[in-house]
Amino acid sequence: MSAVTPASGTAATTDRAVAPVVDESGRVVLAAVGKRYETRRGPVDAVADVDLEVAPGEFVAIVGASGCGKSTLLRILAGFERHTSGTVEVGGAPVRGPAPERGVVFQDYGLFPWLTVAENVRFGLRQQRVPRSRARRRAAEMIEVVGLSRFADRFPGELSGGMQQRVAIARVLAGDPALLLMDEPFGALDALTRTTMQHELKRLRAESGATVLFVTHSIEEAVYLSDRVVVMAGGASHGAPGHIAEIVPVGLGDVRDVNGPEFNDLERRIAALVHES
Ligand SMILES: Nc1ncnc2c1ncn2[C@@H]1O[C@H](COP(=O)(O)OP(=O)(O)OP(=O)(O)O)[C@@H](O)[C@H]1O
Repeated sequence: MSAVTPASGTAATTDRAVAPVVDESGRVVLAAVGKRYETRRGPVDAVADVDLEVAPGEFVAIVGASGCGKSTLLRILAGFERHTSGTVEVGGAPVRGPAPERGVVFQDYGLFPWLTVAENVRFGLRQQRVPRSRARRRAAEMIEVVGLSRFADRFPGELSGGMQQRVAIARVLAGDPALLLMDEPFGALDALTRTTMQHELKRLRAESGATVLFVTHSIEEAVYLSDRVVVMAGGASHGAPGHIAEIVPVGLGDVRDVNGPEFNDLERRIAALVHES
């Protein structure tokens, strides 16, 4: 993965033509994936028969009604949960547990309230045994990237929701993940902050080259951010396991007008698919 840095964007010059190297570390392959929870009331099939391939650097949004298994899929990819059937691979290797190359961002930020912004961002790096001085430098860079340098010594409780989510994103990006797993990351933010964060995520994603899987309840957000939208259906409470109902390519180019007719048509089509399911 190409690391996000404040100075990124300046292309290195070379006088020799070099064949581009495709970085496969962010490729995601799910084949016939199922997850059965064993509960006191019997087995619960949260998801079944999920086939999905995500190319390195692709941004895929996952939408669907409550309980259709969106978070379950993300938790399996994060390595927090073990799938009970099928195969799950990231970068060609089976997922066996959490790893820094798979960064996770949740709705509730997940920051340590007793650590400062800088300490929160350094935390994961220190866990990965990155030497102290390097961790300090990297954390400072990432805090600058998300525009919070002035707040590096503040505690999360002193920051707004949007700022806290920026810290959470900086913390994950500091580890230079090949795959970013985001579960409703902007769900708790007000509309204005949410829009700002969407812009920032687009920029950070473009700079890092990471693959992104992004769960959201907002179809507008899904169409605005992603290359493809995975629509899930079913769910244990609907009497059928969660599964992929349809995968919709967005194909709207980089600059997207949320009020444009093509954008709105796509939004309506995806909304209909979600309601049907
Ligand atoms: N630990 C668990 N034990 C038993 N059942 C579970 C567990 N976790 C999730 N489930 C069930 O699996 C199904 C899928 O849950 P999941 O949280 O993945 O859905 P979701 O699509 O993310 O929902 P939401 O949009 O409400 O967050 C649900 O029926 C849920 O009750």
